[in-house]
Amino acid sequence: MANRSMSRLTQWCSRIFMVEINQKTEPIYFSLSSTPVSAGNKDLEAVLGNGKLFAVYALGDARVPRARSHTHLKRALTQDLPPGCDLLNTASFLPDVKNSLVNGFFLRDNSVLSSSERIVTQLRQKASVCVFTYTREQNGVYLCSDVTDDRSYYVTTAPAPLRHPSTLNIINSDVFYQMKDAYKVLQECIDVIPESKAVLELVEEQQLEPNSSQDESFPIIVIEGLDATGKTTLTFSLQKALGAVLLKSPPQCLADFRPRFDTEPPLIRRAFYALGNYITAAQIARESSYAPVIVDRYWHSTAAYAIATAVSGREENLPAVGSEIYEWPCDLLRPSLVLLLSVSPEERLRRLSHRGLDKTEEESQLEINHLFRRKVDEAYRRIQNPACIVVDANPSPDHVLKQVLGLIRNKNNLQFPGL
Ligand SMILES: Nc1ncnc2c1ncn2[C@@H]1O[C@H](COP(=O)(O)OP(=O)(O)OP(=O)(O)O)[C@@H](O)[C@H]1O
Ligand SMILES: Nc1ccn([C@@H]2O[C@H](COP(=O)(O)O)[C@@H](O)[C@H]2O)c(=O)n1
Repeated sequence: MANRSMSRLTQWCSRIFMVEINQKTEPIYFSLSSTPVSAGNKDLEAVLGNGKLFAVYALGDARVPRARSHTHLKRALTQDLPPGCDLLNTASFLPDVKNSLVNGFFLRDNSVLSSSERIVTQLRQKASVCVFTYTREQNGVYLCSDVTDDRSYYVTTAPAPLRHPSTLNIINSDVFYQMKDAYKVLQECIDVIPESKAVLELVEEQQLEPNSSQDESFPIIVIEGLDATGKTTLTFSLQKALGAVLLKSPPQCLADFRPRFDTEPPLIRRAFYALGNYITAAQIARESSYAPVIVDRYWHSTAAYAIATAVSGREENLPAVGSEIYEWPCDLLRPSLVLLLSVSPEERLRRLSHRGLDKTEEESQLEINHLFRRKVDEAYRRIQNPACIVVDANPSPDHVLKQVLGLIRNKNNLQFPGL
């Protein structure tokens, strides 16, 4: 047992750790070293402090149980957090190596009772977790050790990597670029989320024809945007004005499953929405043989929200323009035109408050988290092939409709009877 945990600490030593105090400040990076380091680094002191400190990571070989354990771990730590303790997000990664990110938590304890010790002991009894402690020597040097053995390493600051670490695992954990990859995730969920089976059956029922030719079909127009930017209002008007069929993603047949998957960690939740796009794609392919099709949200929404949630901190941390992350899935039907409705934050909030409906957790997050909203908006704009055309949706509904009809009319190769 001691050997196993010792080799675990040695493995983690080749990694860099990132700790985020809050989303607005730059994270602190550090690594572990077997050679002594000089003391007194202010950046490290800001995070590691003088009190008791634990780093906790959910363990597991398979990605679905590991993702769910991470969520349970967060819930357990948040619920039981005693006064005087705080929880920070931490991650361990290999700089610029795809899929190397492991998320965890830093539990800082400045309470007189040192309550975190009890919480961590309980956690280790109940769950498969890996725990490190950080202690400060009298000379100011920090040491990190695996709680299951005595071996320690020196903590030393490390430079920030070129790519923000939270972007390393996006492909096939947050955004899926082929149906089979999202399908696999839900297959792995069947034992723990029985609804997955029904969702997979619905996907199979659609008789999806990847890459079916759209050359002879009617135009397919997707309307995208943050919540309350006027998508529903515009799609209804466009349906009427163009004699079009109105579809949405996720499709109606997934409506009953949505609340269930919305409570799952990103890996599972995003795979669910990705599959929803393929079901909608099959509906689009059928309907566009007979009439123009308007789609309320599609892949741009799935990818933009997923990327913005996965990438911590500021907009600058998003993958750069032109990154493969923003490429359209190779097997998903491409629309003829994608329009992104854009409204000012003030107007969006005004509309949300007038609507007075229950807000989803993500909507409330948008309201309070300006940073997140900016990341979603920016991710929308970076998606390529097809890229979206931004529409100023601040004016009245009639004005927005006129503007959009003008854009459609001016778009080459779009044939609408009566336009
Ligand atoms: N151009 C507009 N000017 C003023 N108010 C508008 C405009 N378009 C829509 N609204 C109002 O804003 C609110 C949100 O509009 P709507 O439901 O169409 O947005 P949405 O993008 O579909 O939202 P969600 O994604 O949350 O369903 C509604 O109360 C609607 O009447
Ligand atoms: N194609 C889609 C559509 C939606 N989502 C996710 O749902 C949320 C917004 O949907 P509303 O019905 O509330 O407008 C948003 O959080 C997206 O994560 C998606 O992923 N793909």
